[in-house]
Amino acid sequence: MYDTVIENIGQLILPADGPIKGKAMNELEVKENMAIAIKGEEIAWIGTHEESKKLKTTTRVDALEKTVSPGLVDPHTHLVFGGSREGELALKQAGVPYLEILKQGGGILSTVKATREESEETLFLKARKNLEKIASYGVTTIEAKSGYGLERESELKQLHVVKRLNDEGALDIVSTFLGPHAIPPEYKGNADAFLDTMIRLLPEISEQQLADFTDIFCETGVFTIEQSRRFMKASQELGFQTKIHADEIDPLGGTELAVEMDSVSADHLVAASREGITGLAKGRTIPVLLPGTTFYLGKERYADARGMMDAGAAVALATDFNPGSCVTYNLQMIMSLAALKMRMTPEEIWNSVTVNAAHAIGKGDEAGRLKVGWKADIVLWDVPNYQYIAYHYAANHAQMVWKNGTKIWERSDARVFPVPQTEQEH
Ligand SMILES: N=CN[C@@H](CCC(=O)O)C(=O)O
Ligand SMILES: [Zn+2]
Repeated sequence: MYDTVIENIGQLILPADGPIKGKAMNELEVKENMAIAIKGEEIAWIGTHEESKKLKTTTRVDALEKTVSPGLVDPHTHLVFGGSREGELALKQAGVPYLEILKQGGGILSTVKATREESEETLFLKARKNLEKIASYGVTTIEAKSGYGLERESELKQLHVVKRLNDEGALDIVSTFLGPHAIPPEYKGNADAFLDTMIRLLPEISEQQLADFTDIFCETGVFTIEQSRRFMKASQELGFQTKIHADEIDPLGGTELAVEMDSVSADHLVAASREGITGLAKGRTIPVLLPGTTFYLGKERYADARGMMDAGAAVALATDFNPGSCVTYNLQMIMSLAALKMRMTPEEIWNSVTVNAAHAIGKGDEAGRLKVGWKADIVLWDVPNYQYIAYHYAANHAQMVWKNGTKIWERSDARVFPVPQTEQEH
């Protein structure tokens, strides 16, 4: 006896084992006329719609020949923050660059101020609300970073919020300590001394199991390559896996550093060098590309996803949801930007937001795929085929979302117009 059978699936998206690299990213198994059965928290059966008619189940969901995929994975978010930065829009419109706003004490530092001032409870409730929205877009696993505290108490406060949200279990959340995200005013001009304070926090974070990864913003006016290497080494010595915000604006060589340090991911990479890209193809570091940020910062040049895949790398995509450089939690919108701005194919895009995204956060053996025995993280999309989501941009196409076998979200059926007779008959 199954709990739920989703039957009459028009297209079932079945990403292969990963990480999927290079040309293979353009391959995606899509089966028609399928069904999938859930028992408890797991996927218990996958077969044809015809076969599924024999199954005994408590609930049947008619997918009406629409599309079903694994729950999406968002491998780069700044989920927990105080305040908001709508005031910066005018500065952006006036042409003030992102790093200049930061230099003047705004940008990340204005969110640091707001986050320091908020209680853990307020941050928790705000992040939880955002998490709910994220899930409603078909995302069932995310990564979440600290980095708006920049001192012990506030960094731990953010990490505690992530831990509490993960413990609550609505979504799986991988936690990343991003203490070196900017240089706080009290350490202005003294990045090394500030970095030391963040390195000194690592043992405590490790003992309390507050993070799986560490991350650093390697950029002009923030942290240098040398400082980033120092932080990554200190992190790895304590057993953390590393990530890096690399080559987002200036080509400092963060991509090469990520490969050198065998980082799990290198994120942004808009200005990555040829050598960096070749290194990604050879190593196990996954490039996590964030086209929503490039779009939001109003830049012309996007990360060279095609070049990375041609070289043989395993690309992943993420929202970078944060209050400054990318204010969206809509991973479907990112899928459209990947198609329109980075010329990724629908197959490459699906692999980037499922299996490869899972590998970018160390969850490759439990998320991003549909497999019997794996947890039932499943999305029913109100679309006729797998190409449709990237094509019809900025909408929410998710109709039902299951996490660990439980339906956690369903689109409301409320209608603006009376339902016509012909539709009622369906
Ligand atoms: N680039 C650095 N950090 C974030 C932005 C954070 C912010 O602006 O608040 C990013 O990934 O884009
Ligand atoms: Zn980021």
